[in-house]
Amino acid sequence: MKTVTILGSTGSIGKQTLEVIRKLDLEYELTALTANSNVEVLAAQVREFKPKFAVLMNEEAASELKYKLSDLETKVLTGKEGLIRAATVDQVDLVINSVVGAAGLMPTLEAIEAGKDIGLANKETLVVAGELVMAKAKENGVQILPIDSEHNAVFQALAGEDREVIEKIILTASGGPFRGSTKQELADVTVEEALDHPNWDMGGKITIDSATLMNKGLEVIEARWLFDVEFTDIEVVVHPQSIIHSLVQFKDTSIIAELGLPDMKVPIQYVLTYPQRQENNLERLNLAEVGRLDFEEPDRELFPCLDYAYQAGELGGTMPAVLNAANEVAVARFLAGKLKFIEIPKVIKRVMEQHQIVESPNLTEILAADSWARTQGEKEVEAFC
Ligand SMILES: NC(=O)C1=CN([C@@H]2O[C@H](COP(=O)(O)OP(=O)(O)OC[C@H]3O[C@@H](n4cnc5c(N)ncnc54)[C@H](OP(=O)(O)O)[C@@H]3O)[C@@H](O)[C@H]2O)C=CC1
Ligand SMILES: CC(=O)[C@@H](O)[C@H](O)COP(=O)(O)O
Ligand SMILES: [Mn+2]
Repeated sequence: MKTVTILGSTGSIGKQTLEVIRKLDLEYELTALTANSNVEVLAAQVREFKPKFAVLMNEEAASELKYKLSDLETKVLTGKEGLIRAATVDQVDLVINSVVGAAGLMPTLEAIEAGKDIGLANKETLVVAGELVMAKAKENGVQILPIDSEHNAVFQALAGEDREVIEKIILTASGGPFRGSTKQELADVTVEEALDHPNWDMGGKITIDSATLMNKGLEVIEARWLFDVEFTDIEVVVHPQSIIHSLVQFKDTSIIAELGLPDMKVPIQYVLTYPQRQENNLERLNLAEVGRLDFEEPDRELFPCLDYAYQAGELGGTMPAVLNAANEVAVARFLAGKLKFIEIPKVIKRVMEQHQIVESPNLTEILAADSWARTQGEKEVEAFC
């Protein structure tokens, strides 16, 4: 029996994790399910899985949930304390972190300190505080199992190999909905167009990140910490079909890749059953039907967020946290119709330019940089309005 907690159970990854658990021929006990404010979906999940704890960040929503579930034994909690409680409950073996944004950092850290293995979808955790998180994981002997499709692919490709024999990691990028567009075409794209990802059905924030190529930038930083490789040894190649999920090139020139149809249930299952593999009835990849696999260089001029992420990563210290926070603000404003798509990178660049980096930051300094960048980001957004 595996005991699992899902942070962010009402989102795209959270729901797919529950879908995998429903179908797996293994016994799972769900100890806690959490969300931000989605009462309806969380209430239905609690009725089905009967966890010990259900958490909503929003207090009003939590009161409503408590009322709706008053006939059950599930304890309803709220706020940051509730989320941390869910991440650290004694009996839990594995915490799936599928919260979106830097809000996922503290529960990851607390779960690690409580000795829980982490199934990590929340890439922002490693972007904001990768060095600290990986050090804490080592200190506490916990495994960070990557759910993000590229990192899960690299993790699988690396199985049994020594860190010393890696030459480079090659992350594939779909190129997003605006691959091949001109500067003029990009100028007036709508929210709806930006949310129309060619291959993956995901939450709003990550879908916009894919369209700006910031998603790949965040993934470069995520890979740097997960696999302990230098930024110069992480390459990004555009692969529009998203069939090859990523590759590792070894020092003897061999390249190992993981392939499959674009379906997040595959990496989610791998993490849930790790170190075992289990048969499932998901659709199989038919290469002849796919016909061809294409590759091209990313358009770094049209999509400068990729380079901003490399720069933030190389600069280090508090800069990646600032990059991430400015991006979260700009994407939220774009989704709210307050900022143009092409202004997202401009906001991020301006915030980064004003930041005084703190080297080797502790958690307090990282959180302060995140908070500063959000305030600064809002000011920069206002300047465009
Ligand atoms: N979707 C995908 O296919 C992939 C996602 N990822 C990563 O996984 C993470 C989740 O993505 P995705 O599932 O798409 O996101 P969604 O927006 O679909 O879901 C986010 C989840 O987090 C909850 N949440 C939102 N804000 C907060 C907060 N401030 N504190 C606590 N919980 C919060 C939401 O609750 P509520 O519903 O109440 O708002 C929801 O349960 C992201 O980091 C993303 O980059 C990585 C690879 C693929
Ligand atoms: C499914 C997944 O892991 C996403 O991060 C995906 O990679 C997004 O696609 P892009 O390659 O367009 O960023
Ligand atoms: Mn990914």
